[in-house]
Amino acid sequence: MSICCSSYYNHHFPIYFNPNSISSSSLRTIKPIIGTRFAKCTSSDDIHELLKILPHDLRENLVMESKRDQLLEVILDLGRLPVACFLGDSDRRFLRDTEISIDELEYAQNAIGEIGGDNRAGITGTLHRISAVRSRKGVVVGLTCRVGRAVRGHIDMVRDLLQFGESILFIGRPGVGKTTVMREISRVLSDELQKRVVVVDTSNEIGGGGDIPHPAIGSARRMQVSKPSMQHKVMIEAVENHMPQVIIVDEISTRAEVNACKSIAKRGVMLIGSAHGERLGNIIKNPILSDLAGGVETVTLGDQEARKRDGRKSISARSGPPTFPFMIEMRERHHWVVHKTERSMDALLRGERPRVEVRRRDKQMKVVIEKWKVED
Ligand SMILES: Nc1ncnc2c1ncn2[C@@H]1O[C@H](COP(=O)(O)OP(=O)(O)OP(=O)(O)O)[C@@H](O)[C@H]1O
Repeated sequence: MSICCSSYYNHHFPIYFNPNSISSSSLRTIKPIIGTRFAKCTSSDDIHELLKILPHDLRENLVMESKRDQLLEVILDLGRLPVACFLGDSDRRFLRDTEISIDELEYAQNAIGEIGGDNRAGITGTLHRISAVRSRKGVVVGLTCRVGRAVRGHIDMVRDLLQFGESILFIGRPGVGKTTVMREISRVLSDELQKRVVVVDTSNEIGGGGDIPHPAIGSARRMQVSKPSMQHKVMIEAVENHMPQVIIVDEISTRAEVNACKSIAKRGVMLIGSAHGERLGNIIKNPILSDLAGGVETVTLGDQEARKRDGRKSISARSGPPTFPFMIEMRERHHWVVHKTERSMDALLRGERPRVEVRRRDKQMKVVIEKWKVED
């Protein structure tokens, strides 16, 4: 079943910029408004498939729930009351007043099938993700059942950036919506911009459960990954065997994955990736992920230069070009901060606050862009 929680929004397609032509001093390079778009923001979620794995009474409770289209997760922990989490950080509620039993957890496990090495499972043909918590003996004692959705329209927050063919990294806390937007980007790049797109889908989270990818990724091809530690190998295999113009990969975190990204970018393939981390500043401080922004090195200064900097003999500087020329902080679902990575990274390393583009939706769900804002 599909649920529409749509609202029409009148989107003034934003002032856009050419990343290669921005100079720090000038606003002249900014091109003018290029159009006005009216689009429909819709989401569909096959929620009944997820409800089927839940205990009977919870299922009935949630079917009647008026905020069902805002349901994010159902948490089932052994010996505790089941919890439903809705959109909005503090919107959580108990679904009944009796605890979850081991039989109920076993029932859910049987319904979802095999749980992978990353303790995650999907439901065939859907975008839902079920993550297990195990005891020391390996028994499943908790399940986080996340509702996966195909959302159309949200991409208008960044659609203008896709045309440049430059790699984009989405960063944000867990649950802010990174995977959901990357799924829509897969569809838009493969179907609307006619690119050869390969999704490297480590937990089948982008393309959904089962061997046939969900229509939400459009005609992008999907490569599954046998275990999470193989993600970097599959990324390289995708480039070497399947000639993609775009690689899409979620949750970049290890040194091997960062190196794979660098190697892919050097071959001229566009990357759309995601990583956990609230701000670009966190990425720079992370010894592994900072390489995605160009890497940080210590530069020793000559005496004259050091005098200009209060006697400091060394400074931190960017060591190379960023793998991802754009980094987008997803602060909230409708509040994103777009960095031109090189420029922002250099400013942060000089101890300055970078100038960024802040993109939000207003009350009418129109995308509003504030350019050249000093980041707060
Ligand atoms: N624009 C949206 N409209 C409606 N629901 C959304 C939207 N974006 C995300 N969601 C819902 O929010 C939840 C979290 O989304 P998603 O999995 O994309 O987050 P994430 O940032 O990738 O999380 P993680 O880092 O933990 O993988 C999901 O239930 C998803 O369906």
